[in-house]
Amino acid sequence: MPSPSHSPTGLPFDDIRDLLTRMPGPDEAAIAAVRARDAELTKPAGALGRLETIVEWVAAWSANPKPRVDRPLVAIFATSHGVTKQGVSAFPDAVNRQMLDNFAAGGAAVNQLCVANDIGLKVFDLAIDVPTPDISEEDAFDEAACAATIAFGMEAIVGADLLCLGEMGIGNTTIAAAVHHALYGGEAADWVGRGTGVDDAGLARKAEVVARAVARAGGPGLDPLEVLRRVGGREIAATVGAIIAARLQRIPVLLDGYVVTAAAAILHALDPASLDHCIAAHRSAEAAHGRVLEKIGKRPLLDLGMRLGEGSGAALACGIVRNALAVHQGMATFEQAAVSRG
Ligand SMILES: O=C(O)c1ccc[n+]([C@@H]2O[C@H](COP(=O)([O-])O)[C@@H](O)[C@H]2O)c1
Ligand SMILES: Cc1cc2nc[nH]c2cc1C
Repeated sequence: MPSPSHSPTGLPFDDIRDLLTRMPGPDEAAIAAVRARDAELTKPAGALGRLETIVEWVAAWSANPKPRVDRPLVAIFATSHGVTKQGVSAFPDAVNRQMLDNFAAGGAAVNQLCVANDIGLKVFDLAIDVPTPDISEEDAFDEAACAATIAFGMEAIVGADLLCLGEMGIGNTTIAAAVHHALYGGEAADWVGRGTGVDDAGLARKAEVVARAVARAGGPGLDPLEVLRRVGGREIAATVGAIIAARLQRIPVLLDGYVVTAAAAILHALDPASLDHCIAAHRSAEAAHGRVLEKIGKRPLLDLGMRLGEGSGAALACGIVRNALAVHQGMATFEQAAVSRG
C-alpha cells in the first residue's frame, strides 16, 4: 500500500493547505519588549530606521523578547531543469554538478559570504543528475512527487535561528518566470530577464518558452500549488517547504533572489500572511524581480545589482540583521549613559 503522502488522489496538496491554516502568528509580547527597550536607548526615536523594525521582526517570529541570531544558516536547494534544451540559459547543465563540487570545496561566492558573516551552509542535491521534464512540453511533477519535494524542504530545516534561502539550477530563471506569469498573468515577456546573461535572442526565446509552458499548463489562473506542479521545479518546491517549516519552528527567513521569490509568490497566492516571517534580502538585477516583490508586498533590504542566486543576497542581508540585533542589545540606555532625553 502506498502511504497517504504518496497517494495520487490529491491528498498531499490538501495536507499542505491544511498546514497553512495552522501557522503561528507573531509574538506580540516579544515585539512590545523590543519597543520598550528601544525607547530607552541613547538615540532619537526611530533614528535607526529599518534596523529597528528588523529587531522587532526577529523578536516577533522567533518569539524572543531579547532576540538573538547565533546559528544562521544558508540553505541551497540545487537541481536541474529539462527546459534548458530550449536554449534558455547562457550556461550548460553541467554547471549544476560542477557548482555542487565548488560549494563543497568552498570556492563559490556564497562560501566566502558565509565565512565573512559566520553563517552555516548546507547544500541539498535534489536529484541534480535527473532533470525535471521540459515544462514547455510536460508538467514538472506529478502531485505526489511535488508534495514529497515540499516535504523534503520542510525536513531540511533543522537547528537554525535565521534561515537564508538560496538555490542553484541552470535554467531556473525561466522556471521562475513561468511561475510568475502563471500566477500574475500579463505577457510572458513581462516576467523574463537575462538570468545568467542570455543575449537578446536568448531573452526572446525565454519569453516564447514561458508563454508556451504556461499556455500548455492551462494558466494563468491556476491554483498556486498546481502552478508549482505544472511549471515549477524541485528547488522551488523545496523552498516552499522550507518557508513553511521555518514558520512552524519559529525561524525568521531571508529570501534571496528571483528564483527563491517564486516559491514565496506561490505561498503568498495561497495565503499572504504565510510570508509574514520572511524579509526580502535584496532586489536582484533580474528584470522582473522588483515587480514580483511588489506583488508579494516585500520591500527589499539591499539593491546591489546582484544576480547570482545561491543565497548570496540573503547571506549579505544576514549581516545587516545581526548588526541590528547587536546595536539593540549592546547600546546603553539614556539612564545608564547619563544622556539627556529630548
Ligand atoms: O535569483 C536570482 O535573482 C538569479 C538571477 C540570475 C541568475 N541566477 C542563478 O543563475 C541560474 C539561473 O540562471 P539561468 O540563466 O540559467 O536561468 C541559477 O543557478 C540561479 O541561481 C539567480
Ligand atoms: C557559474 C555559476 C554559478 C552560479 N551560482 C548560482 N547560479 C550560478 C550559475 C552559474 C553559471
